[in-house]
Formats: sequence, C-alpha cells, structure tokens
Amino acid sequence: MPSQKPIRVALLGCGTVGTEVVRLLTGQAADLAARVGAPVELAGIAVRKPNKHREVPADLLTTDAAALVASDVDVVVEVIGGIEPARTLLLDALRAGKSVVTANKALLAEHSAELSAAADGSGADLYFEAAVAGAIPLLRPLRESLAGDRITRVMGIVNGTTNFILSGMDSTGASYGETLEEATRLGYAEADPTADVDGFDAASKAAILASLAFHTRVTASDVHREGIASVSAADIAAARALGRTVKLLAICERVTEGDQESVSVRVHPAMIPRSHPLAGVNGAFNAVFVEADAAGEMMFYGQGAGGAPTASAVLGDLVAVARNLVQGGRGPRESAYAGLPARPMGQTPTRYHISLDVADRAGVLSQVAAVFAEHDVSIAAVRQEGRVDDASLVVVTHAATDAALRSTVDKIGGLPVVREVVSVMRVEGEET
Ligand SMILES: NC(=O)C1=CN([C@@H]2O[C@H](COP(=O)(O)OP(=O)(O)OC[C@H]3O[C@@H](n4cnc5c(N)ncnc54)[C@H](O)[C@@H]3O)[C@@H](O)[C@H]2O)C=CC1
Ligand SMILES: N[C@@H](CC=O)C(=O)O
Ligand code: NA
Repeated sequence: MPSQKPIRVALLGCGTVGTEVVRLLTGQAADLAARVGAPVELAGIAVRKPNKHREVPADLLTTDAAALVASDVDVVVEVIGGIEPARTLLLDALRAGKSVVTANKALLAEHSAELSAAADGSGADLYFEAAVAGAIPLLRPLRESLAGDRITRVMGIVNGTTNFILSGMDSTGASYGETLEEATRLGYAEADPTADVDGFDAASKAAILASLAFHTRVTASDVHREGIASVSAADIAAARALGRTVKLLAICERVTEGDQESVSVRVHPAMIPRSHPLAGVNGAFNAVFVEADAAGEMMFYGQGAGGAPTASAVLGDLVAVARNLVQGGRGPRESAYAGLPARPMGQTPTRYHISLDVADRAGVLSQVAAVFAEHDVSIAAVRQEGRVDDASLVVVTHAATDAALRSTVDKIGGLPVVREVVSVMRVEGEET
C-alpha cells in the first residue's frame, strides 16, 4: 500500500451515477491506491435528500455541498447535473486549486470557457470523459491521442435514451412513451428527459466533441438541434421500406471553402442504410466515427448511458487527476486556438428523403420534379406506387443546402396535387 498522503475526494450528487461512483471507489480502493500511488479517500458526499435509502456510507452524507467543496479536499467529482449550483460549486473548487471531474455535459457545453479559465488560473485539472458517450473513451483520444492529427469529421450516436427509443420503435414497434419510461427506469434518461428527446443532451455533447476535434470553442447555441419527438411510426416505416433505419445523429464537420474554414455542428434524426455500421448500434449503446487526415476512419463503440458505465469513465478521470496530484504535472488545457466560425444550418449540405401522398393522375410527378429543379435540388431516386385514387411518391435527393431543401418541401406541400407530406427526413450514409 502506498505511504503517500491520501487524495481526498468530495462527491457532489449521489443519484444513478454517483451511487456507482461510490461503489467503484470503495470496492476497488486497494487497486486504485496502487494505480495512483496514494490512497483515494472519499471525504464526503453532498446530497439533497439525506434520508433517502442509499447503499453508501451514511456518515459521509452532507446537504452542504459548498462547505464540502471548501473543506480539506483535493478533488471534486460532480454528478449533480444542470447548470446551477453545479457551475458555482465547480468554479469555487477550481479557483481554490482543486481538480474537478464532471459528467455534466449541459454545463460544459455552455460554460467551458469560464471553467477552463478558472482551472488555468489555479493550475487545477478539469476532466470530463463521462460527459460524452458514457463509458466510451472518446474525449481523451480526441484531446490527447489525436492531438497531432487534423480531424475533419466526428459523427455518431451520442444519446442512449433516444437510441433506446428509436431501436425499440424500429425492432418491436414499441411505442415512444413505453420505451421512454423504460429508459428512465434503467437510469439512461436525464432528470428531465425532454433534454434527451428534444436533442439538448446530444447537442451539448456535439458542442463538446466539436470543441475538442476542431480546437475551437463551440457552445450549445452553435449547434443546430432537432430531437426525436416528431419521428413517427410513418417515418420508421418509410425508412424500413427503403432498407434504412432512423437514428438521432450528432454530426460535427470541418467545412473548407477556398481558404476559409468553418465548422458545421448539428443534431437531428436521419435515415441511414441498414448496412451502415451505426444502424446496428441499438439500445443505450453509442458509437462515434472520427475521421482524421492521417489516421483515416476510426469508430468508438460502447455503453453511452447508465450508472455503472458512466461511473467507469468518472473513475478513469479520477485516477488521472489523482496521479497528476501525486506525480506532479497537469492534464491537457483547453485548446481553442483555431477559433473557427460556426456555419449556419441553412448553408450546410444535406440530403432529404421525402414521402408524399399525391393524387394519382398524369403530370403529378412532373409538377413535383419541377419544384425540385426550381430550387436547384437534384433528385437521386424516385419511387411511385399507385393506389385507388391516390398514390405514394417517395423522393430521395442528392446533397443540397438545407435551406434549399426546406424551401422545396414547403413549396411541394402547397401543391394542390399533394394531399399530404407524410415524412421528411434527412439521409446520411452512402449516396442513394
Ligand atoms: N445517467 C447517465 O447515464 C449519465 C449521466 N450523465 C450525467 O451525470 C450527471 C448525473 O446524472 P444522474 O446520476 O443520471 O442523475 P440523477 O438525477 O440520478 O442524480 C443527480 C443527483 O444529484 C442530486 N442533487 C441535485 N442537486 C443537488 C445539490 N444541490 N446538492 C447535492 N445533490 C444534488 C439529486 O438529488 C440526484 O440524486 C448529469 O450531469 C448527467 O447528465 C452523464 C453520462 C451518462
Ligand atoms: N441521458 C443521457 C445519459 C448519458 O449521457 C443519454 O441518454 O445518453
Ligand atoms: Na466517454
């Protein structure tokens, strides 16, 4: 057993993730001490409801998180979530030179500049591997392993709850409501699950990924965000008919035009081919592709949500900051030197799948096609099926700007021959 003075840890929050952090920290104390070179000691656990039954040492509980942060601790682990009081508590910790480990993507996506400045001011560490894609080591590869390469694209499934819902709708036809309830019961969903279903959680993660990948400060407000609330059984069926499935994707791209570079960061549902590697990512699993100039394509896959997987990432960070304290040195600082501008969604090239109910009469297809031509949107594939007195028309486009595609859909929806726009969804994956 190392003879070094213990590293004292304050844990803020003891819900789904916090409980598992305590379990791993106490259950593996001897191994952690050997890996760090000093015992890692839980000094206190800040909770809101001290009388709630928990499998954690009751004598460590306190309702005064600020006092715990201010006490004689070396590291603060934050798994409360939300902006306040987490922001103030972590700023206080960092300004006092205490290293911070957090899983709080909502906070990082809005306030990482302020938190990083506080860490730089005192020389403390700020680690947050659990904030994106749960257990999957993803931020450390972006921040460290790929720091010598030029990343061009990061794309993937980064929200377990919505992936659990979409997988259920696709495989068993389960309802949206049932699967959301189950995701909450399993500890995947945020305290307010609208953060998941409306895409806020994935947008926060996309902002963090883009910031690290492109050495640029990207905040949640720079991210185009659409959730899954509007994904209907008709959309899933339309995707299935084309050999596709629907996933909520986070896409971070470096866009180069002449000598101008910008970053496009977006979160939205998209149809992808069933043969695409992301199509087989089901339940609360996450997967993220990274493309870099020299490394080429890489894929990171694993459990993106849940108490134990998330606690694994928290513990990995805790070991890293504790080692830095024992051995000297510091983890990577924020790197935002590139300062690339955010590209508006309207200018971002995407592809659409559009499914229409139309009158079954001569000339309909040419009227619809004319609207595409008028907006300079080229059609990749068309499928028409007649019924008694109406027909279904499915159009998949080539890439065009999102603004042009939106205007096309608006105009088509107003054509007298179009009875209903059944489904409109972006398409990712190979060109159809
Ligand atoms: N559950 C998951 O799968 C993942 C969660 N995260 C993040 O980890 C953090 C925690 O998530 P969960 O454990 O799932 O949430 P949770 O809601 O289960 O736990 C949060 C706990 O913090 C407590 N709390 C709230 N305000 C507090 C305060 N002022 N002082 C002390 N305790 C307070 C709540 O009572 C609750 O027990 C969030 O930032 C979340 O986004 C990140 C990755 C995955
Ligand atoms: N609510 C989040 C939890 C992990 O970040 C999710 O569902 O992915
Ligand atoms: Na991670």
